[in-house]
Amino acid sequence: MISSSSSQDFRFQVPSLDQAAFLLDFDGTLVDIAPTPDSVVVPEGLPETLRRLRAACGDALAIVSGRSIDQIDHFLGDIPFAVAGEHGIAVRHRPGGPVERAALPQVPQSWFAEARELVAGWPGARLEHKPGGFVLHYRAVPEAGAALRQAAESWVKGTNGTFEVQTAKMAWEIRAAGVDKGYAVSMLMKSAPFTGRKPVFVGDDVTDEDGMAAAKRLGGVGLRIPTDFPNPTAFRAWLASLVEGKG
Ligand SMILES: O=P(O)(O)OC[C@H]1O[C@H](O[C@H]2O[C@H](CO)[C@@H](O)[C@H](O)[C@H]2O)[C@H](O)[C@@H](O)[C@@H]1O
Repeated sequence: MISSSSSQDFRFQVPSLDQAAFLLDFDGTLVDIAPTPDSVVVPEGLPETLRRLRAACGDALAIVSGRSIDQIDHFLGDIPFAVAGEHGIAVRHRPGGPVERAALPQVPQSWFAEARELVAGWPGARLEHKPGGFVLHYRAVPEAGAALRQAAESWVKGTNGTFEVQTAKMAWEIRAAGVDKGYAVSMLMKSAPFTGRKPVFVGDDVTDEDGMAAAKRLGGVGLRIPTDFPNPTAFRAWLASLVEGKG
């Protein structure tokens, strides 16, 4: 184990880079939260830090996001070795490899239509489509949060747990139940270059708690913003300090 940084006093230890696998959340962890999903900015320096990290840990770098894999590709290109999207529903284990989708039902089309109409009634609210579901965003109109949640709960209520409302940051996501970021961590850790390493999962949101728990179960570490790092800037600085002088 190595301690976290020479410049800051963190209260945790992580495995050394030759033993660690990094499984990192995207929004609110690697990048700062932005007003809308599209307006996120990948900070200068982050791509180089991640490339060095991937090289230093034998390619064992994955992004585990609630976003679709296409969106992670849009922001990070070929930087991560593996990507899990939609909170673990979709997993691509290696660069250029196939995307494996969990066999889960898609959200009924009628809900999309109702969601479009609902969001139109709250100027500033946004509807984000995903391959298997959708998200109701209310960051620009916080007073819409309760009404949007009520609608989301009413859709999933009669489905016997087949669908669920995922709590997110200023957003409610409607998606199939049964797969979470812990599942993604377990799947990724089963194959090279991750297998045999100790997972280090870092996230910032409710959905990341499953990833943290899975990493701990597998002998690794689960870290959270703001408990372990005050914010994404501090987390990025810590990552950069891990790979300083490498690559
Ligand atoms: O698992 P993550 O990589 O953290 O993704 C979680 C969700 O992130 C996005 O929404 C959140 O970030 C937006 C940009 O900062 C912000 O505007 C929004 O309020 C947040 O909820 C993304 O849009 C979702 O699809 C992800 O599930």
